[in-house]
Amino acid sequence: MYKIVLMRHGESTWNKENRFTGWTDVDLTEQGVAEAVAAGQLLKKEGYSFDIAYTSVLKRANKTLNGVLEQLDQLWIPVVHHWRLNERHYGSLQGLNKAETAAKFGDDQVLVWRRSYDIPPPALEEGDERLTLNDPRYADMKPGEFPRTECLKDTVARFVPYWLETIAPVVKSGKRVIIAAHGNSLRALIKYLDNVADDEIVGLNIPTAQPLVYELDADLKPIKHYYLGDADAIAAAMAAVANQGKAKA
Ligand SMILES: O=C(O)[C@@H](CO)OP(=O)(O)O
Repeated sequence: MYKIVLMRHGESTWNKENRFTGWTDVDLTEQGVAEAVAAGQLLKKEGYSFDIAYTSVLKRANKTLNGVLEQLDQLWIPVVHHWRLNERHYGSLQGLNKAETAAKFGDDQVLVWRRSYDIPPPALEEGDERLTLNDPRYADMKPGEFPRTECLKDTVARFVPYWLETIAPVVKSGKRVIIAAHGNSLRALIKYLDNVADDEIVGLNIPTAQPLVYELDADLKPIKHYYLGDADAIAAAMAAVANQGKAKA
């Protein structure tokens, strides 16, 4: 049996302002930093430690991971960054307030943009300053790989190959892995691991900085999964994430 830990970043400045974030590289809030520390303390209390960590190239996930590893006194372990773990690209919604967008286009349309499996938000236009093609962190991308927008299906298509080719063999080698990523990139991995139906993934919301343990069999098929934190607090945090896309929460 293998065990991996998945974790969404702590609260970011744009989570706090309720803005669509995607590939925008916003920082953690003070609360987000505190959430990372609390997650690290919880993992320590439960006896977790890791051999290697995987994270995105976005600072909210990177700093959350550091906050956790610091509590575990494991800042020294290898940390592998890859854009394939980035948040789902939110296209031209990036930067807009979610509740205001829902007031303008309706809660149902915003739910489609936020949670549908195969309908992407409107794409960024060529020349939009949010299309940060020359950012050095994306220098290894092949032409055409930089997304203009993504639905969850697109995020599955770019994250799952990385899981299969890079992370899964490391898990199978017996290394203890933590993945610090984002709400929708983790939904993409969970959809694949648990084989969640396209219409059921709409209801899955991931709370910030709550360690989610997956126990996997010899073929890396999930045996069970569970959050380490308080169940009521996690249920409330999941409901709060779901409500962020409503005109009136
Ligand atoms: O804005 C985003 O990038 C994501 C995660 O914060 O939001 P949502 O939960 O609306 O998909």
